[in-house]
Amino acid sequence: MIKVEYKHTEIAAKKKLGQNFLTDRNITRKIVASSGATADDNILEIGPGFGALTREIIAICPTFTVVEKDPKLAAFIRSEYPGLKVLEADFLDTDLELLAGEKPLRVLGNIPYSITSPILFKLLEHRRSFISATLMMQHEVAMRIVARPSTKDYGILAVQMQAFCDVSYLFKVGRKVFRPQPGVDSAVISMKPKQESPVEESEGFRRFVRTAFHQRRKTLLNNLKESYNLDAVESSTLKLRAEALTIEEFFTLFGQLKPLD
Ligand SMILES: C[S@@+](CC[C@H](N)C(=O)[O-])C[C@H]1O[C@@H](n2cnc3c(N)ncnc32)[C@H](O)[C@@H]1O
Repeated sequence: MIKVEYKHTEIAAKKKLGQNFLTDRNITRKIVASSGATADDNILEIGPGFGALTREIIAICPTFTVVEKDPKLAAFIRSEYPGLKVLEADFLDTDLELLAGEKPLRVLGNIPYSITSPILFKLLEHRRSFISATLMMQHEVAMRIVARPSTKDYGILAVQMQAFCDVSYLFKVGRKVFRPQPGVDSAVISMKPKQESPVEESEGFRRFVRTAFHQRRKTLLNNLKESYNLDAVESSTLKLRAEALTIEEFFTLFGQLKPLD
């Protein structure tokens, strides 16, 4: 295990907590600047670690909330930045509605690789609780989030994210600026929940998208026929593969089919 020491604290970096710490201040500044954070925001930082992003956010907004699962790092942030509200907790268990209160959150984070998808799906589920999320993650996952139809990266993640949020790829961050150095590059993305979506029942939509992509090489007909009544769907649509459909076409199709009991 690689030991990482900063100021008065030393930890053995834990892979399962995605502990790769940013060491380049130009990058941390760039991430915070691209988040659009202001002094009036209700900010939540996921996984502050040794505070690489935290100290740049503080320069803009003196008080906000951080959620850190590692007790040693939560204690470090508490002692370094006494003005912050430090939750020693798992982000996946935090109550975003409660944290948002009257003011939707602005979320920032260099998030742990191992739980990127659960974090994204939690944010999607609670999309009324935040106005934007600026997140650094594995480059490959960022590419899958912003992928366009009929490309190899376009799949469940792209459709789910783009159905409910405006997403954009902001910039790439090479692996060399982390300690310990990960085996892959990273990228920063922005996600902003859409004000309105044609689908409010997001769990049903999620199930439908998963089913449509179940076997990528199969047609929509073959993937969907066991689970949905497809009588109202045009046969030309059913001959396509899920990867060919735009987000709007997914919405239309979802509106036409009915789940079988
Ligand atoms: C990639 S590091 C980023 C640290 C720091 N923000 C930086 O940029 O150097 C991820 C951080 O998230 C924390 N973490 C991991 N899993 C977490 C979880 N489920 N909830 C909250 N924090 C978590 C880790 O302990 C670590 O501090």
